[in-house]
Amino acid sequence: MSFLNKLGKKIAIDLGTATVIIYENNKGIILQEPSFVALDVKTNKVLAVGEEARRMLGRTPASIKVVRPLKDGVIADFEVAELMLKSFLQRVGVKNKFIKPLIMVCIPVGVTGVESRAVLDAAIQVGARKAFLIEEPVAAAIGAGLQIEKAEGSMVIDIGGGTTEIAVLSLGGIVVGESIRVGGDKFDEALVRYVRENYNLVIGEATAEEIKINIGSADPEFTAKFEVKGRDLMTGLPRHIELSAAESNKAFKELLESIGQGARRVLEKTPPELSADIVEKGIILTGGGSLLNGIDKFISQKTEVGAFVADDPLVCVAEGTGQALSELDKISNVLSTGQQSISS
Ligand SMILES: Nc1ncnc2c1ncn2[C@@H]1O[C@H](COP(=O)(O)OP(=O)(O)OP(=O)(O)O)[C@@H](O)[C@H]1O
Repeated sequence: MSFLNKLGKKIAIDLGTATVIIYENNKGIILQEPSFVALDVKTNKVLAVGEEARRMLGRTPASIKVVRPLKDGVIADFEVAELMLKSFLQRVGVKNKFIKPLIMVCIPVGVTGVESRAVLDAAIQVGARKAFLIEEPVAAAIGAGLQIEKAEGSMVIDIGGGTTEIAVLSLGGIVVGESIRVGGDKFDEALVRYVRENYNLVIGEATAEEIKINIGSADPEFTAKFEVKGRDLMTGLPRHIELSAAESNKAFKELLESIGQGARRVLEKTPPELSADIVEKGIILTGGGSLLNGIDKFISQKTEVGAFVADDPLVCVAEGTGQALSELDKISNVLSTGQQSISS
């Protein structure tokens, strides 16, 4: 068994609502693609996956639909999720005829038994010899370089596409943790609503994400503008407007508040010794949402604790999952809180 473990590939998958990242031991990140699939409506045949499918979003004829198999951090469409993963794994040549890989996938904190079972099943279906799960904040913290196995408190906030995971870790496990169903997708939806209500302009999801990435801000004082193109709600004709960063901040207000309140709730439940460590070390922010302008300052204001964005926050979870998988024997205690595994 351990001989096979040594020879077989070790694959870590950040099966994200917005992005799938595949990490292979000794190689690093071997795939990073949006979690989108384009299907033929009649036959359900896969026409495109990843970036190619995402580019079709909002631009398809009636015969094609673009779907996102994950919602709020968990698999919403099992069949399509499996097809997407198979296609990605095939692309990066993970399958070996003789020795199947070990696969570790990260999951949000507090997913149900049924949801985590679905992820494990998907990993086995796509060809894993053995599949493991790790909770997202644990992976994010490892990927951000935090020494979570020590007897000291670390706090991580991972802001993804579907969920925000907030956790305090010590001795390799989650001491207090929360997953809130607020992430980048909700920020995009808020922009779609804001532009429709204030400018009578209809914009698509992809445009909203472009606005967020370019001028979206958690800081009301940030000044930047962006030209937004859409369809006039009244005339039905194309029109453009200029949107400011301060307006994006207005649109995001409630969502930012719920992340801030979540962080406060977790801190309030944190044992005092660990709180003291966190005050000293600060809160580490990971996930694509931590790239939102001013989010570190916002979290600091809400919690009265310093907050810092990790290096390369988009890949922390995948890298941390990969590290956890490669040190499976050595750091089994790290996995004990969230670990589950099944074999094919
Ligand atoms: N510069 C940026 N500013 C703001 N948001 C960004 C930026 N870059 C990426 N994002 C957002 O980050 C989100 C994706 O982050 P990430 O890849 O960490 O999530 P995920 O792992 O797919 O989601 P989840 O963990 O919730 O399943 C998307 O909503 C994307 O729009």
